[in-house]
Amino acid sequence: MPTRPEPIGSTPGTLRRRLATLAMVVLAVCSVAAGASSPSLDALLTEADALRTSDPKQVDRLIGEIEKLVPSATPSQLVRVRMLRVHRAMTSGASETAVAELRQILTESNDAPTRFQAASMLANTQAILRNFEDALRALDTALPLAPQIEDRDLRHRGLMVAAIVYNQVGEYALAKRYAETVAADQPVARTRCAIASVTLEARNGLKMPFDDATAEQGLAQCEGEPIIAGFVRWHFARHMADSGRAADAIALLDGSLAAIEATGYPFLIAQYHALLAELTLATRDLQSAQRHVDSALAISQDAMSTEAIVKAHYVAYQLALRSGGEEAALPAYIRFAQAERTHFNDIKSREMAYQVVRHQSMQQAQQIELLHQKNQLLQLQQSVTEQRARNWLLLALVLVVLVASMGYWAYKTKRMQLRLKRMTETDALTGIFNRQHFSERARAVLLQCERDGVPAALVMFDLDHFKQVNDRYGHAAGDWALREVAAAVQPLCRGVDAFGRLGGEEFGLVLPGLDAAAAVRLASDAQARFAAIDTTAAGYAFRLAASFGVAEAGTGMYTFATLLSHADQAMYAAKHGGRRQVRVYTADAPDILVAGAVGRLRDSVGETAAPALRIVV
Ligand SMILES: Nc1nc2c(ncn2[C@@H]2O[C@H](COP(=O)(O)OP(=O)(O)OP(=O)(O)O)[C@@H](O)[C@H]2O)c(=O)[nH]1
Repeated sequence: MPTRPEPIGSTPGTLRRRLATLAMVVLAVCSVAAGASSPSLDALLTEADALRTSDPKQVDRLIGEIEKLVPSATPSQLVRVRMLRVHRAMTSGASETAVAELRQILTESNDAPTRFQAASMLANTQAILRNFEDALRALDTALPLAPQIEDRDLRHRGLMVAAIVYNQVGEYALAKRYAETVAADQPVARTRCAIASVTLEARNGLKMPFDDATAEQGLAQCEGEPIIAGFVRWHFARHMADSGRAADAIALLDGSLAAIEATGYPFLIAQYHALLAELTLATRDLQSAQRHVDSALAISQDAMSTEAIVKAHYVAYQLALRSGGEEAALPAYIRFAQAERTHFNDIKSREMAYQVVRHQSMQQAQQIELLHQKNQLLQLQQSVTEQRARNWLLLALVLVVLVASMGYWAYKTKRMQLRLKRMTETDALTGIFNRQHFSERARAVLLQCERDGVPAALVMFDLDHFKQVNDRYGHAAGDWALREVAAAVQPLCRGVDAFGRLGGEEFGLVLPGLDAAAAVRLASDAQARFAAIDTTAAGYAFRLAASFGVAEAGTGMYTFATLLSHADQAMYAAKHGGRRQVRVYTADAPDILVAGAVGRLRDSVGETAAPALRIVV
């Protein structure tokens, strides 16, 4: 039957404190990490930590002093004080108080070492209370934090709690692995002793043989640790018994029985007597067997070891069978059967606890994995959606850029076309219509006037003696004069009029809706403007004038070529009539002179008495 050291604190009465001391030796549940701001409190805490497993009375006295300094404690000191209180609760048998306080610490703290220590202590306390499911859950909280714990002793204590609890629930391989992990990490002597006990128990549970040297080496680590040393010897003895060395086992147990009884630890005392009862029965030392049965059963109430009880009842039944026969042995057999059932249930419930917690952990892990996968799926969907949105945005941007560049291109093309059109329609020097475009516009205007039945006039003018301007002042001055003349006429034109340069210094105007008299007025205005042009801006002083010819479109006379020819004739008459004058072409009286000398058109060709253009240098 498996046997294992029970967690400490489960035994009522006067032995409780000593049992708690053992728990502290094995699990060393204590405070760590000191704050620096209050040396006296730190000193008290350190002293209490040092004495926690050896002198509970002194620890109680120190706690009294520590409590007085709590109001001025730093947060880290407060954590140490709380751990000390938990320790005190455990050593005084107030396990439920310890559990509540540890749960509170776990709820409040995010600090890894604090949580590790609290969860390890909680696992230990729950095991003491035989709440193995809760103990295993507490380990599930503590163990993942172990790699973060830099304080080696604190880390070892937590891992050893795990090893002890796993032995208790029959998970010997796990227990052995944790003990070996700690063993490989330079543990202190006290921990090495606990490792020896846990390892031997696990090996027995796993039916793994070990030689005497292994057990003796373990015992060598247990100087000053009588209870743990007692466990090591008990596991050693059991190993001897299992390998047919009952006499050696009895000798080992008998040799240390007095020391074990001196510890006052009922669990271990009951275990010793129960195993001795079994072994002495096997060696037919019936008296000793009976004595050990009586001792084991006497302490069984405090021991809380179903294993020791069932062993003792079995030996009692065997002794009764041998002394009084089957009938006399029946009551003993019934007690044995009941004890065995209780023990069986106890074992099963421990093993079940492990399975339940593992199952729950697996379920939790699966749920976490499922959530993780769902989360990944959501993230994937989100990134797909985002990618799609980005693609749409990109597409929209490309479209916008495309449309914008197409628009810009269309705009540029249109502008280019317009510029080209203007260039083809415009006289480069003066900016007014060129001859070609003027002719087209004139034809269109005249056609419209004919349709509308309204009059129209065509005015032609040619600058007088312009050659002299070029010859005397240069071609640039001539160009300047041409631009000034065009600019002087433009304000006189309406939107419907067409004004163009017919070539050289010759210009034409088509004036829809105007008769000859109105056209003459406009020509006179233009003449006045030419006279007012200040040529000094070109660097020279000279005067500008022109000879104007006006033709009016009468009934059936809207043909541009005809009208242009008439105006040309009138202008020719103006030139020959003395220049700087306006002449109007009329079919019935073609020699009417307006705003200058009057004479028949054809007769008046040639110079007149009108003053020639005077050039002022
Ligand atoms: N600066 C300049 N001169 C031009 C341009 N086109 C024609 N001319 C000049 O205009 C002058 C026209 O001279 P003519 O035909 O003899 O006429 P005119 O000197 O004005 O004499 P009348 O018309 O008889 O009064 C010539 O010297 C041409 O070279 C031009 O674009 N720029």
